[in-house]
Amino acid sequence: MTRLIRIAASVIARPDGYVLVVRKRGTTAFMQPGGKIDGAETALAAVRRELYEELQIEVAEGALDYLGHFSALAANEPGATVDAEIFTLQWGEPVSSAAEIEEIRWVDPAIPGDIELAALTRDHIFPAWMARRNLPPADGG
Ligand SMILES: Nc1nc2c([nH]c(=O)n2[C@H]2C[C@H](O)[C@@H](COP(=O)(O)OP(=O)(O)OP(=O)(O)O)O2)c(=O)[nH]1
Repeated sequence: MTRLIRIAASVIARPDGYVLVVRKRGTTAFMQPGGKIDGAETALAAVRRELYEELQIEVAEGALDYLGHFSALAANEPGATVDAEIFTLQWGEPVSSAAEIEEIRWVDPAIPGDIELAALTRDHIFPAWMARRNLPPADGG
């Protein structure tokens, strides 16, 4: 049976539209900052905790919007599937890596270029984010 890993992660978008991806120590694929949801923790609590641990950013609950629930083969655990709750955050401040993050990059999700992206990011999160971003405002104007 496939092992299921429950994670919460975030699309962090800069004012110019570039999105942050991270690469964890000892791994090759870039992905959304975030991580496993602990026991009784909510997905929102998990993503806020991980953003602090990985990037030292303190995010108010209300700053995170919900993007959706997506699933793909896990990038760093062979044979496992990630089941992800994804939030979005508009962020205009500098960001630096901490803890187990070896490298961070800002990429244009429409043309990420020659970078290895985790399947969840490449096939689900970036397409959903671009579709959301291109929607007209709810009030039509
Ligand atoms: N954070 C995150 N993990 C992802 C994404 N896509 C994807 O396949 N994964 C995979 C990578 C890992 O196999 C797994 C996350 O596990 P992790 O070990 O990085 O989580 P964690 O920070 O809670 O670390 P740990 O201390 O529990 O090991 O999910 C993504 O966009 N963000």
